[in-house]
Amino acid sequence: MRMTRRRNIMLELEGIQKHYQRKRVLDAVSFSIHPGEIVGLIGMSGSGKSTLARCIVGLEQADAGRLLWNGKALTDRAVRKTCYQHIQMVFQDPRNSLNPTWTVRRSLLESCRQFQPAKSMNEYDRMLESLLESVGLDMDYLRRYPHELSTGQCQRVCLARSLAPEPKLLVLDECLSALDVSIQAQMIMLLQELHHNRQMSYLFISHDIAVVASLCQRVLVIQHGAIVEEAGVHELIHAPKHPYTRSLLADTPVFPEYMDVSECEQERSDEYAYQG
Ligand SMILES: Nc1ncnc2c1ncn2[C@@H]1O[C@H](COP(=O)(O)OP(=O)(O)OP(=O)(O)O)[C@@H](O)[C@H]1O
Repeated sequence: MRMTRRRNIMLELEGIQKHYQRKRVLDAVSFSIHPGEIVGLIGMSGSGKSTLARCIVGLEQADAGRLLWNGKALTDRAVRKTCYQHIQMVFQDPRNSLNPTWTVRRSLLESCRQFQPAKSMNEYDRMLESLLESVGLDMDYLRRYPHELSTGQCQRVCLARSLAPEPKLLVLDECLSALDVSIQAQMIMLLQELHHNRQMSYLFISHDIAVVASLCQRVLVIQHGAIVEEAGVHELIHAPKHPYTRSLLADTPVFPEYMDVSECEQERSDEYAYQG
């Protein structure tokens, strides 16, 4: 049983360390993500969440430790190339993640061309249509610039762009933090839908334990760059073991039992009406 689970590991981190100047920001971080799994990473501001995300997607190099993709170390150049196509990241600030001088069409097209080259224009057009559709936007958005979009719509475009390489893992770094609560709930539904349709894994990073609980199956808790607790979401909420996890839970003012996002259906259709 244990062997089977190990064979199924998609991403594995072994003892990842990172220092900035002489300050240790990641301290021997080890965990794994299986195909199709939604893993949450929670911790207070400055605990090292974004640094860890950047190490995973290759924007930063760890000082020590190993990253393995399907059992192969990322030190191998060929493994790195496939891996970094299959791991995509969505950032906290959607507006700053898009080039303000590019239309939505260009942002999506550049990503499609980069990861799926040598297609005809017709094929790219069909890809763009399908990408927009999968994030709940219609084709009318292709001609718009980021300043003509709401922050939630910008985040949908960023999400669409991250789907272009057909990733197997999405690293979502505080991707809901810039959004209003009702828009956050719509995005959670969208992420659930995408997960269901595409069977991707997520590493969902947030300081908001309620949001993590509404989406994730397993949760990692990071404090001062070290993983101090790892548990299934139900166990973490109802029987947290580490004092730091308990303090995070205590700091969550309202803790909705797995936040009911269905109430937001109406607001969602309102937003679609607005989009039109
Ligand atoms: N490029 C950098 N140079 C120096 N220090 C850095 C750099 N990036 C991050 N740090 C420091 O590393 C620590 C962890 O930062 P990180 O952004 O990973 O935390 P975080 O948990 O994502 O925080 P937040 O929730 O506020 O985004 C912080 O003390 C931060 O100041």
